[in-house]
Amino acid sequence: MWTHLERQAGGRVKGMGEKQIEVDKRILRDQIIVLKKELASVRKHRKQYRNRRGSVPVPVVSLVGYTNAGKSTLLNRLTGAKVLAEDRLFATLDPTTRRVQMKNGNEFLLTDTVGFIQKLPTTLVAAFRATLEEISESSLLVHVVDISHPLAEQQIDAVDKVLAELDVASIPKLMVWNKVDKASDPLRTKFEAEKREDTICISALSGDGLDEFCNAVQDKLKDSMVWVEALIPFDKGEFLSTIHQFGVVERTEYTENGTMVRAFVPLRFARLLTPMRQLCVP
Ligand SMILES: Nc1nc2c(ncn2[C@@H]2O[C@H](COP(=O)(O)OP(=O)(O)OP(=O)(O)O)[C@@H](O)[C@H]2O)c(=O)[nH]1
Ligand SMILES: [Mg+2]
Repeated sequence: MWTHLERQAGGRVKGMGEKQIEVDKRILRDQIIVLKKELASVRKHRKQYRNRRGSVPVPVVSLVGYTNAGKSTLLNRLTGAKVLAEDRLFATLDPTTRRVQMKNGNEFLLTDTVGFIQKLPTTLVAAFRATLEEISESSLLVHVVDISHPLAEQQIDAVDKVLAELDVASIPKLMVWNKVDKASDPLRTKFEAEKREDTICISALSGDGLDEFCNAVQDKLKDSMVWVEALIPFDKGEFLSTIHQFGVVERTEYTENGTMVRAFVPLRFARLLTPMRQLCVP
C-alpha cells in the first residue's frame, strides 16, 4: 500500500507528510470510483441475465445464510460446480447459479449468495445489492445454518434480520441444518429437525440428507406453483417437456387432439399455457 511513499520521498517534496495524505486520498478516491463502476456493471450484467432467464419458466432457489454455514459446499455437492468453499468469512462474493437435476428428472436453479454477518451495516447491504437482488427474485429461499456452531441460534436471528430488511417476506422458506456430522449429538439434532416444520438436517460435506433436501425443495416449489389442466397439441411437444422438467405432473393422457396434462407448474409458465388451458374448457 505504501509503495508510493518512497517515490514521494525521492522527489524531496516540501511538506511531504501532508502531501502523502493527499496522495493517499486521491488513490483511494480513484479506487472507489473504479469499484463503483465495476459494481454497476455487475448489477447490469446480473439484471440482463435475470431478464433472459425470466423468459424461461425455471424456478430459482436461493441459498442464504450466515457466512461459513456451508452454502457453497452444498451448491458444489448438488451440482458438481466448483465454487470456492473455504473455512473463512466471505469466501463467496459473487452470486453463482447452477442447474440441479433431481433423480426424478425434475430441475431447478440453485443460486449461491454472499454470506450474512451479525449487524450487517446498511451501507454494506447497499454494497451487496448485486447479490441481494438475486434473492428477492427467487421462488424459494433456503436458509443454511451451521448447526454445529455454538452460536447457531444468534446466527439464525442475524440472517432473519437481514432478510426482513430485504422485503422478501412473501417468498417461501426452507430451513437447512447443515454440518450435522459435526454436531455434538447428530442423532438428537436430526430428531429435533424432524419435529420442526420446514426443517431439513443435512451434511453438505458427507452428502447425508441430500435426497430429503431435494424432495423438500420440490414440495416447497410446488406450493408456489399453480394447478393447470391443459391440452397440449402434438406439434407443441416442447411445452410438454418443459412441464415435465419444471412442473410436477399428476397425470397425462393421450387423446386424439393432443396430450391432456394435469400438473402444478410455475406461475409464469402457466400464463404461457393459457391458450391451451382454454382448450380444455368443454
Ligand atoms: N464438517 C462439515 N463441514 C462443512 C459442511 N459443509 C461445509 N463445511 C465446511 O465449512 C466451511 C465453509 O463452507 P462454505 O461452503 O465455504 O460456506 P459458505 O456458507 O459458502 O460461506 P461464505 O461464502 O463465506 O458465505 C468449509 O471449510 C467447508 O468444508 C458439513 O456438512 N460438515
Ligand atoms: Mg460461499
